[in-house]
Amino acid sequence: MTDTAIEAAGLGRTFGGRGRRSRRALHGCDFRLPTGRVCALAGPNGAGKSTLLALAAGLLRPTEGTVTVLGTTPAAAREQIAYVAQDKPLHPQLTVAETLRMGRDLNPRRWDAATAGRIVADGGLAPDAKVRTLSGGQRTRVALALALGKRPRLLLLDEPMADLDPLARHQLMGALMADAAEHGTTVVMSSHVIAELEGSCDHLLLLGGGRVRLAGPVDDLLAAHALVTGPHGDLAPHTVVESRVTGRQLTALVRPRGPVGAGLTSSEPTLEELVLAHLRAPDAPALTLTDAPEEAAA
Ligand SMILES: Nc1ncnc2c1ncn2[C@@H]1O[C@H](COP(=O)(O)OP(=O)(O)OP(=O)(O)O)[C@@H](O)[C@H]1O
Repeated sequence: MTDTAIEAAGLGRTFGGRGRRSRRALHGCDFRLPTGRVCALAGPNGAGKSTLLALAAGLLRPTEGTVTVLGTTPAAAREQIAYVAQDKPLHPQLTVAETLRMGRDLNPRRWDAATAGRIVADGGLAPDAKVRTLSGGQRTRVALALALGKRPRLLLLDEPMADLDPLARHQLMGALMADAAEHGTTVVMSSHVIAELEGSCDHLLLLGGGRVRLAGPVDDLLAAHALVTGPHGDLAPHTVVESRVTGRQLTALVRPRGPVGAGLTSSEPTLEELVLAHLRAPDAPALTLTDAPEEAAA
């Protein structure tokens, strides 16, 4: 069995043909996500996150390069992938119970009724409630129940928590992470709320302008950067991602090459500081760190 969940090589997608109206959503993306990881997919509006998820789900075809999923094409891996789109399409006229029965009928060999039922019950949703009467957050819960009930090896979530209240967000995120850990599911989750991803994700993919800006294990990416503060100082020979001077105070995010200069103090950034600095500095050089394959199970 492959230890690679997603591998992109020169992956790109242009919409609208070749004319002047064409729009390049993704371009020249190279990265590898090993199985069993929980990957945060971040980037500003229009960065290409939804496009990348739809390519991995096999709902869009690349216009350049390739993407492989679980060692095969996204179309061939479809049974092993669950994808929850941003607008969470469900059948409005079905009840909650009928929606879950549909999930079971579509996935007769893999369906996990206990997990799907628990996610719905935890939200206090009545089984006979019609989907069209549910709030946005309640629909999210049904969509996640359908996705997890499918017992996927790869779970692709496009801003799954956006319309959930803070308590539901916390509870569902906990349930999702526990379920993924128990089953070794690979999860890729896009979000604009980096604090929400901190602590749950062990891998980061940051897109900007359709390209990969940062990719790799979170711990390694954090360790490759330093938040430097102090009075004006010399940042050479480090790679400066972003630097700001307020009064006499210099604050910079750098990729250090050797010790920082005298008078400057250095600390490891948080995931949020790392991502925000890269969002504020869209021209900073990209960095991809490779992730060792998972140890084969004994
Ligand atoms: N079907 C489409 N037709 C034309 N252009 C598209 C289509 N889908 C996406 N795009 C364009 O591709 C670019 C990337 O869009 P995408 O939805 O992947 O970004 P995103 O990172 O998910 O953004 P957001 O954070 O706003 O959800 C945008 O410029 C968008 O306008």
